[in-house]
Amino acid sequence: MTTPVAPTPMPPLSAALASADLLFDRATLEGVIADLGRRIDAALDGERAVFLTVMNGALIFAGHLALAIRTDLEFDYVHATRYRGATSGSELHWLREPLVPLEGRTVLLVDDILDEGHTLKAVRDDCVRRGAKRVLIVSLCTKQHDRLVDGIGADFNGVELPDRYVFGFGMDYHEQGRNLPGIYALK
Ligand SMILES: O=P(O)(O)OC[C@H]1O[C@H](OP(=O)(O)OP(=O)(O)O)[C@H](O)[C@@H]1O
Ligand code: HPA
Repeated sequence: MTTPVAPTPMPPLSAALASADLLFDRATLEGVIADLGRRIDAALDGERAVFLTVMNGALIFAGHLALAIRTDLEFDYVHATRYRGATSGSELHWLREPLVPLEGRTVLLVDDILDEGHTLKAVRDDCVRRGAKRVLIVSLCTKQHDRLVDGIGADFNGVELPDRYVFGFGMDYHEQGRNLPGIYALK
């Protein structure tokens, strides 16, 4: 019989929320995403792209974004994590690689946040290694600081963020708060 593992104690979400600022509410984000959808349709110009979501954080953004794009899409996902419930990143762990063949395809690489860029750079480079002819990076938000790794940027970005830890709309505070309908920033 396996010994049950005690759950890791989590700092309470309620305390974080009590001292956090709401940066973008749901209505604002829905408007931003509608605009992203229109711009992506224009870039695709009728081409059926692979819509590759980076789990878990991009789940909510990806659902909204897919409904804002009128061009038909082929869905797949990768699961790569670097923060693992913490508020600072470490090495990237691949939990699931893409299954759809990417050779010769346009890939819409969809993530919730471009922070230091390690995650999107690694996943983008992997798509290129698999033969993608074009990888368009779509991020709901990008953090403003000087720690971005070289050679990465969003082709389509929703909103700019201050250099503060954020959560909500898919992003977690110690694996909590992902389904909050807005983006909040810790003080
Ligand atoms: O630009 P970076 O500094 O690499 O950080 C951005 C990445 O970090 C978060 O993922 P995380 O590792 O927290 O996993 P999650 O998606 O399951 O929350 C987020 O969803 C991005 O994928
Ligand atoms: O500020 C952040 N919040 C949530 N997830 C993240 N992953 C990178 N940066 C962040």
